[in-house]
Amino acid sequence: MLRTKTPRPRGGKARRAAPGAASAVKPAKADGRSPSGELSLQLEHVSLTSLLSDRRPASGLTRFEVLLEEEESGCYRADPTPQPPRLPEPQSMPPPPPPPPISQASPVDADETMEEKDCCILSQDFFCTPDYITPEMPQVANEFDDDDKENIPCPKSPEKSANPRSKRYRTDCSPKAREVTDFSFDHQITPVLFDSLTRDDSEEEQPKQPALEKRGGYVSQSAVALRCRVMPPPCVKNPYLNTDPCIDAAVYGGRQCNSAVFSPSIGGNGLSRYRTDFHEIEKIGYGNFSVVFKVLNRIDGCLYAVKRSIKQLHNDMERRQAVKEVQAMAALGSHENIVRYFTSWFENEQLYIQMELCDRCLSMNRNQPVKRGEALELLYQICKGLDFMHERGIAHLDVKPDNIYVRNGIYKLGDFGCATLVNRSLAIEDGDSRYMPPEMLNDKYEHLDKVDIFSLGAAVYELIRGTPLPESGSHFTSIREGKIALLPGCPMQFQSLIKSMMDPDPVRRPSAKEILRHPSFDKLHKASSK
Ligand SMILES: Nc1ncnc2c1ncn2[C@@H]1O[C@H](COP(=O)(O)OP(=O)(O)OP(=O)(O)O)[C@@H](O)[C@H]1O
Ligand SMILES: [Mg+2]
Repeated sequence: MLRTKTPRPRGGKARRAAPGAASAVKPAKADGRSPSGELSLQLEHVSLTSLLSDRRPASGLTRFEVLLEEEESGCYRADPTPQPPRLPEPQSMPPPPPPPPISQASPVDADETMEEKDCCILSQDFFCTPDYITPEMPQVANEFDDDDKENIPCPKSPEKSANPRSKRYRTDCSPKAREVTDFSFDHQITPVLFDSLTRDDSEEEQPKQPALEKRGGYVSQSAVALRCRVMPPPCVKNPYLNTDPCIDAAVYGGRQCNSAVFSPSIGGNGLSRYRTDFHEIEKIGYGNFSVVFKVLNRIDGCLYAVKRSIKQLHNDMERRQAVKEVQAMAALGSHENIVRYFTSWFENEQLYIQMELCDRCLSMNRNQPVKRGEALELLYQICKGLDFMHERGIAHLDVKPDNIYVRNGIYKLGDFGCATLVNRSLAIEDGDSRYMPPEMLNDKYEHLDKVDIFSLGAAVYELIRGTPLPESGSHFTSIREGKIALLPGCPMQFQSLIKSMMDPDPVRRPSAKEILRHPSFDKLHKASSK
């Protein structure tokens, strides 16, 4: 609030006082001065009365005093008694100036009267005016001293669009209106665009609003930031989740929205969310697409793994593919046997994924065979993770030792870069060919959940044998024909389970739920129930 008592510029426009403000002025003291010593508005009226009393004839009231009394008492006399014709006042007593019309004096008049006297400083409270922003440029304020006081230039405001934004946003929440606001956002912040994520291909492209297309002039950073807060970008539908019918379609940018904005691309202006939120400890791994760091969150003090895409994701296809991993993890939610997802963001056109930090992945000691008990445990736990996924209609499609993590003795499935929907409504991307079942190599995708079962069987087979699986050749083919070597030191029951998981026919492979009920794990259940 601006509360300083600022003398008004001479001849400048008077601020309008609130109704009743003039009458609220306290009566002046007998000496005609306010308690603070400033002359008050009342001075003129009080001093006028005292002036008249000095010149009062001994015989009684002057005619002017009679008029005053009549007016104050509210009964102006239309005197029924004949009055003598008006005579000019004697020279010794000149006619007093007409009194100011007290009851009709408008606050503006009073204000101006005071200004003429230049003796009164009025606070903003007195006038109940809104706050005024101190001019940004000092020269603007100085211009009040110039002669041309009525033509003081105002500081330039940003160019306005034809359609005032605030009003449109408040009153019109229709999908069409949202579309327009979203479009304007696109143009202001250069966000990462996902051109077809929310597009309904059956819709024809709508011509964009010409009034908004042409946007010239200066837009400040703070205005852009404010717009981001007031008009957030449209959401992107998570294909792994059934959309809640309560959510208005407009939230997703509307049916006619051609572009969806995931997030402003942070980093180009030096603001790195990664650097701001985390302290990088070390690089802990890398894959074909990502590099992974062990980091410390600066706020909660916990350790996490942050996975960053190696390439900058310039085109729409790459971004859509990258985001699928995040969406799958988010849709799955939390499960003990799935690497936990926390958050993700774009920075410098690279995708960052904050995840639970694991101790290691199973490929780290590939040449050392995994003991049978450990193999049993990991098979059971990863099957629990797969069962959880498959129940939600999601297939991993890249199960392999590289993507099985261990944390505090718990096995977890990670790297959801190939995850897809079992119902084949999403694009299908093959994982590592060493672990792929024959039907995937023949582009048959009817039983995508069973692809994961084959891959897990192949991964356990490899881990127990301690020799890497072939990438091609006769051994590669014979494995896909169901010809697998015996696993040394493993009971036949367990061997037959692995064999059934790697059956060439996906229909004959057991589901994750069926595997969990397999008698091979009875001992495990007994041990955990003790
Ligand atoms: N949550 C995690 N905790 C600990 N280490 C991790 C984690 N996630 C990934 N890593 C390490 O980073 C490596 C690469 O991770 P990831 O497999 O997810 O990347 P990618 O680029 O998707 O790999 P791929 O080539 O398998 O597709 C892993 O092999 C592992 O060593
Ligand atoms: Mg991986």
